[in-house]
Amino acid sequence: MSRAIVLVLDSFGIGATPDAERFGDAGADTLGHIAAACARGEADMPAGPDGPGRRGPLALPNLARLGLFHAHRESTGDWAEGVEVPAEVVGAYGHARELSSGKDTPSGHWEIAGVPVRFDWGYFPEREQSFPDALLDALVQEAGLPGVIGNCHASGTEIIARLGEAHVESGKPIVYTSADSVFQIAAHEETFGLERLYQVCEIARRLLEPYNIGRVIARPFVGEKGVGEKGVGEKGAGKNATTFARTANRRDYSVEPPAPTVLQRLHDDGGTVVAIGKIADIYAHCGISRTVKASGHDALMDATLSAMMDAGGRRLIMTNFVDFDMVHGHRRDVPGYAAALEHFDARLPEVLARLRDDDLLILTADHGCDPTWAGTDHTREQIPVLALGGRLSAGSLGARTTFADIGQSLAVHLGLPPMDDGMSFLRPAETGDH
Ligand SMILES: O=P(O)(O)O[C@H]1O[C@H](CO)[C@@H](O)[C@H]1O
Ligand SMILES: [Mn+2]
Ligand SMILES: [Mn+2]
Repeated sequence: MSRAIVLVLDSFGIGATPDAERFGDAGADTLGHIAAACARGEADMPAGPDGPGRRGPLALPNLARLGLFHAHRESTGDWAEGVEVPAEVVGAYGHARELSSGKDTPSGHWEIAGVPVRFDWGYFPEREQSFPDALLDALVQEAGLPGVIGNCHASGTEIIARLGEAHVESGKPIVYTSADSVFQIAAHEETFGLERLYQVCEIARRLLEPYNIGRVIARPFVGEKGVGEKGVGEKGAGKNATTFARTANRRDYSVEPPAPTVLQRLHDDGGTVVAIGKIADIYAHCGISRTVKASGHDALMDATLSAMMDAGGRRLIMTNFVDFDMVHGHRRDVPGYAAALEHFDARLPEVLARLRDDDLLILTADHGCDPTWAGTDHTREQIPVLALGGRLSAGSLGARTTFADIGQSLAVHLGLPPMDDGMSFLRPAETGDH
C-alpha cells in the first residue's frame, strides 16, 4: 500500500519567483543568502544552552544528495556559495513557483496540497491604527474586554517586549498584524489565561469573516515585567529586563481551504492523513485523520519517525517544521537558521532509513523568509521539490509552474482521481500499488 511522507521546511525558499518584484522581494533567496553568510564566516555561532553551535560554510550533505543545491542552481542560476556539491544526486529535484496570490503559510500549504488560492486575501496594510474601529469595538464588547492595545504591524517578539507590561497591568490583549493576512492576539498565559485567549480568538475569527482574513493566531506568552536595570555586559544592558517569552501554545484559526485538498480526498477515500505539528491547524482541520502535536524540530522529527514506523496502509504523513520560519526567518537570525538546517540535515538519514519500497518522500517549503532581507516578513520565493521514491528516477524535475504539482503527484501516488491543478512529476509507471 502506497504511503507518502511530506516534510515542509517552513519558509525554506530557494530564490525569488519571477513575480517577486510585486512583493518587494526581487532578489530574495533564503538558502542562497544563508549559504553566502556562512561562506563569509558571518554565521558562526558558539555552543550554548540552545545547541552545539556551528562554524564555517553551510554543510547540508544529505539534502545535497537529494538535489537541494542543484535545485537552487536551477532556480537562481548560481551554485550556493561555499557549499559542497555532491558527486552523486540520488533524488529527483526541482523548484516550483507559486500560483496563489499571497506568500503566506496557508496559501503555500494549500497549493502544495493541490489547491492554489486564486482570490485575494484581505489585509490590514496600515502600519499604525491597522484595524477598523468597528472591528475592535465589536471584539471588545463581545469578548468583554477592558480594551485592546497594539493595533499595528509588528514583530511578535518585539511587541511583547514593548507592550507586555502594559498588557499585564491593564488586562487588554495585544492585537497586531503583518504583511500576511493575519489578526494576531498576544496575551499572558497566566494573568490573562490561555483558555480565555483562545475564546477571544474564536470571537475574532467570527468577526473577521467579512474581512476575508486568512488566519487569527493566538500568541500566548509568559514571563515578568522589568525587574530593574540589567548589568553592564549583559544582553540588553541598561534596559529594563523583561522575561516575556512566547510559549508553544500558539494556536492558528485558519479559514477552510477553498476546495478539497489532496488530504481531504485521501481521507474521504478511506486513507489515513497523519498531520504533525501545525499541519492540522493550517488546513483548518479539514481532511485530517490523526493530529500529532509537537514543539521543536527534534520532537517534530521524532513524531514523524514514529508515524513512519506505524503499521502501513494507504496514508499521507505530513509534518511542518515551523522553527525555520518562526524562530529564525522572521527574527532575521542567519546563524540560527543555518544551524537549524544543519541539524535537520543531520537527522534526515533517520527518515531515509525508515522509507519502504513503495513510499514517496517529498521535502519542500511553503514560501521564503530570507533572514538577510529587510523587515520581518516572508519573501516571495520558489520552493524546493526534493522527491525520493522507489520508482522515481534521480535527476531534474525542472521548473514547476505551481506548487500544486506536488498535490497532483501525491494524488497519482496515492491512487486518487486527478486534482484540478498541477502536473504530476511521477510517470504512471512510477506510481505505487494501491
Ligand atoms: O512576528 P510573529 O508574531 O512571529 O508573526 C509572524 O508569524 C505570522 C505567521 O507566519 C506572520 O504573519 C508574522 O507576523
Ligand atoms: Mn510558513
Ligand atoms: Mn511565518
